[in-house]
Order: sequence, then C-alpha cells, then structure tokens
Amino acid sequence: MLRWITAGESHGPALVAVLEGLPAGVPVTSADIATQLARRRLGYGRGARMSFEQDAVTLLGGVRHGVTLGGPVAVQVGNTEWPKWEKVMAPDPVDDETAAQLAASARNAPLTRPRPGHADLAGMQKYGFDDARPVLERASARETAARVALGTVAQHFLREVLGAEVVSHVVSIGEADAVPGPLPTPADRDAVDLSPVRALHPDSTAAMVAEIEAAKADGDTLGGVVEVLVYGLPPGLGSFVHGDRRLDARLAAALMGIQAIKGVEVGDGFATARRRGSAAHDEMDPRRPGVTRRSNRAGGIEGGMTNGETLRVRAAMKPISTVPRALSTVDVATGGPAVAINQRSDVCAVPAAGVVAEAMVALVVADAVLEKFGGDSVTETARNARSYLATLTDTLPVAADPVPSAGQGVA
Ligand SMILES: Cc1cc2nc3c(=O)[nH]c(=O)nc-3n(C[C@H](O)[C@H](O)[C@H](O)COP(=O)(O)O)c2cc1C
Ligand SMILES: C=C(O[C@@H]1CC(C(=O)O)=C[C@@H](OP(=O)(O)O)[C@H]1O)C(=O)O
Repeated sequence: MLRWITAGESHGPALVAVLEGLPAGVPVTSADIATQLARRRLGYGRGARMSFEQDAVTLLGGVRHGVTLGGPVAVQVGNTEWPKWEKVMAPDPVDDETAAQLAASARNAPLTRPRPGHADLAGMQKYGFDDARPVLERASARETAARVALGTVAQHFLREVLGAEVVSHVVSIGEADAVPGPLPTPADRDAVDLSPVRALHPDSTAAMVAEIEAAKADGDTLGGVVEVLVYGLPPGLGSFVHGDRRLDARLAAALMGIQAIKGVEVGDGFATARRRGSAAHDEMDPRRPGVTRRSNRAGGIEGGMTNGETLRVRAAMKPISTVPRALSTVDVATGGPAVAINQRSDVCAVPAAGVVAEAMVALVVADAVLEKFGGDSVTETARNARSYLATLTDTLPVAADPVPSAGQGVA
C-alpha cells in the first residue's frame, strides 16, 4: 500500500512530504522534482507571488544516488521567502522585543474579514481562532507543491514498471472551451506546457488568455476544468468488489482533495448521463490477440477497474476566492459588515491545478499498481505485471493500450 502525507504552512520555512510503500529501484532526482514544481508555478493568471518565490527541493530520505531504496521517500520544498516571514510564522515562542515588533507589523495584523469561498471563516470557527492567518496558512494551495513532489516519484514508478505516462491539459477556463481536437499524448507534453494556459490548440490558448484578461480587468477571478490522461495502463487496476476499492472512487477522492476542486468526471461523466445506452458505452471488436474498442467514453474505467484503454479523468476548479473586487463579508472583530481580504492573489490557477491533478492521479494509480502486482523492487513489480499480462487469453485485452505518438490522440 502506498501512503503519503504532507506538512507545512504557506509562509512557513518549508513543506515536507513523505511517500511510504514505494519499491526500491525507482530512478528519481531532486532535479526531476524541481522540473515538475516549476511546471506547477506556470500558467497565465497566476499572482505576483509565483514570480518572486522559489521552491527549493531537497531529498531528505529514501533515495540514494538517484534511485529509491524502498524506505519512505521524504522531500522538503523550501520557501525562499521564509526570511520575510521568519518572525510572523516562528514555530517557537518569540521574545518580548520580537513580540513588540510583531504587534506593530502590518504583516502580522489579524485577518478578521474572512473571504467567502475560502477556508477562513469555517476554519476560524472550527479551530477557535479570531484571526484567519492560522487557517489560510495550511488551507492554502501552496501545499500542492508537496503533492507534486511526491507525484513526480509516482510518475517515475509508473514509467519504470509499465511504461505508463501521465499527461494533463486544460479543457476550459471560465466560458472559454478548448477547441475540439485530438487529446494530447506524451509527445505533446512540451507543447501543452509551452501554452500559457496549458491547452494544446493555439486557438484554445488565445480564447482562454482573453477570458483571463477580461476577468482581471474587471477585478474578478476564474476557474475551469482540467483533464488528466494516463496512457499505458493494463486492465484490472482497482476492483468492483467494494466501493472504496473502485479506482474511479479513489481518483475522485484524490482529485476532490485538491484545493478548489468542486467536481470530478470519469470519461464522459455528466455527458454520459444524457445519452442513451447505445451511444454511451464503448463497443468492442476482436483484435488478434485481444479486443479493441471503438471509443473511450468510459475513460478507461469499467466496474471500478481499468479496462486497458487510456485513463481519462477531469476536475472542475471553482474561481479563486480572493476576489480583487472584494466580496461582502463580516468583520469578526466588530461583528459588522465589511469587505473580504483581497490582497494579491491568483486570477486563475487552472493550469497549475492540472499539474497538481497529474500528481494526484499518478499517486492513486501507483497505489493501485502496487496493490495488484506488489513487489519490493521495481524489477519484481515489473516481472509480476508482465506475468499477469501473459496470462490474459486472446479473448481479453492482452496488453495495455499502447502509448501513442504525437498526433495519434484518442478521439
Ligand atoms: C494551484 C492553486 C492555486 C490557488 N491559488 C489561490 C489564490 O491565489 N487565492 C485564493 O484565494 N485561492 C487560491 N486557490 C484556492 C484555495 O486554496 C481554495 O479555494 C481554499 O483552500 C478553499 O478550499 P475549497 O475551495 O476547496 O473550499 C488555489 C488553488 C490551487 C489548486
Ligand atoms: C503559494 C502558492 O499559491 C498560493 C495559494 C493561495 C491559496 O489561498 O490557496 C493563495 C496565494 O498565496 P498568497 O495569498 O500568499 O498570495 C497563492 O500564491 C503556490 O501555489 O505555491
């Protein structure tokens, strides 16, 4: 079983993440993780903080000379802005002189005007704070950097064991939808990342950038939809036997656990509910050996298990709740009406959410791979996977859907 956990605050010294249960032999370096963290910082509409703050990656455990050892993998993502926050966020009690400085510091002023849509008010009520700072520090999506660090390790594991590849792209931002076209393949990953909104088609990019510009000009914010694809998975990951073992349920929980994600779709999801059965399912034809599908509306999952087709899941992100054209709220210090906290913020973080969603999907799928194939070394896991695939008869999909090259997207 693969387990993961993160710790750390948005303006704390560092985030720390631990991944437990990964076999030995997965190649991964701090540079690989830094590359993924850099992708998460990108995206048109991100706020000022993304430009000056840096993620400083240190592998603290579980990896030696670029290869996992089988023990817990521990990663630290240091925050280069920490010196500015050292006193406000000091873990230890401060002396009288520092306390006096803090009392006079604007940075430390209590945040008493909770933002509608953020964790502020419910968090203050739940944990007994009269200041939103201790709530937003942990609720903040800064924490997703730690998840992306662990997701990098999971992606390397999937590649090493199965040759599987995780790709994501932006499907819509606000009302701007991506133009219909082939899905991005692993070969398109760089092209997607070079788009300021992580959309494959240049026309999609133009429409989405314009949407963000318009919201920004109005002092407003935006959400959108991202899609994650996993190529190269064998049939049979997850199970139908219990709701909590269904892979779709596990993916939905992991994606919903990302800050601001409010909806998850597997395959054609909600659109499927409007179709007749004859137009909703993926008809099969014989392929020697195995079977082939005429479509992939199910998104590669049937009965809570992968079916050998490309895994396809979407996550819907709500608009950022720190709205510059500030929303009405209550000042908890006075009990009177007020406008919500509305300092610097992202206008739109949908492209970044796509990178975070990749990480969560990779972790869930890696867990399902280990559950099915076990193994304490990557070699053992891969051997078990090959042996399983070899047992499938020619009436079943024998091998994972091959990873397509550029331009061969799944319709
Ligand atoms: C990558 C990313 C960046 C985000 N940036 C911001 C931001 O700059 N300002 C903000 O108010 N919320 C931002 N959010 C959303 C909040 O973290 C989120 O709305 C909040 O934690 C409340 O959780 P909920 O929306 O799931 O209810 C971001 C979310 C993600 C995934
Ligand atoms: C720091 C990150 O995202 C932050 C997530 C976030 C929120 O409320 O979720 C609010 C913003 O932080 P601040 O309020 O300090 O400007 C974002 O910059 C990050 O993604 O690394």
